[in-house]
Amino acid sequence: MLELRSITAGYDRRAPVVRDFSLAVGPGEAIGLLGPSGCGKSTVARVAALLHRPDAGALLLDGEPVSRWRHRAPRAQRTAVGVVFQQPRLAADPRLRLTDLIAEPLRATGRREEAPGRVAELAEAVGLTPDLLTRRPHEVSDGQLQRACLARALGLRPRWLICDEMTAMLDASTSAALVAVVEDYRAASGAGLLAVGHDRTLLGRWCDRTVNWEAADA
Ligand SMILES: Nc1ncnc2c1ncn2[C@@H]1O[C@H](COP(=O)(O)OP(=O)(O)OP(=O)(O)O)[C@@H](O)[C@H]1O
Repeated sequence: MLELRSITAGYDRRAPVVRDFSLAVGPGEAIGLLGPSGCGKSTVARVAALLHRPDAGALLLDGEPVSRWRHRAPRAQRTAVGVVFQQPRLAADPRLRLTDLIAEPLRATGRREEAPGRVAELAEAVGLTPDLLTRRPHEVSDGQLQRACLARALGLRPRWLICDEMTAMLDASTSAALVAVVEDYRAASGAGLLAVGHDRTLLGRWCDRTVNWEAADA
């Protein structure tokens, strides 16, 4: 279970953007988080991905509270959660070839020798052909780069996946393809999903349950 308990978070302690927010994602469950622009959905996603320390409240992974964040978080907790953001160009190091981008988490966790085989497997799963893997981000489309970011997020086989407006920049067919990749991964692994977005139709189709921000905040 990934559990956000009474989270208060933001960028200025005197004016938090998220107040007393709670949500739980069980194993294998797909939860949508729906809300208008600027309400704080991405902030919640970053807390759930151990990337942003909340001012109050707790994040628990299988009952274990997270007490350290970002690179200070214990490896077992940090690698249990994979995340894909809305804008792949902000999430990808422009100097890296796609193959190295996908391999980043494997290298960072000392699994360098597994990288070639695992990258090939992941690239195939997300629909990236070998010729694209040697290119750098500025040489591929947004959709191709987002495919690489999704492959990177799946690299360490996370038990939870956070997709923060993953398809907002993409056309309908690429969006459908990426959602299908996530669903195949979840079917095979039993991972839980937190899908953040503002597209009610997409989240309704994709998720078992969608939490509406206003309702959740009330
Ligand atoms: N790094 C930051 N520093 C200061 N304020 C920020 C920062 N990131 C976000 N904010 C502010 O926090 C509020 C919530 O932002 P957040 O990105 O969480 O909302 P959101 O619901 O995901 O919006 P959108 O759907 O437009 O992405 C906004 O008012 C935003 O301006």
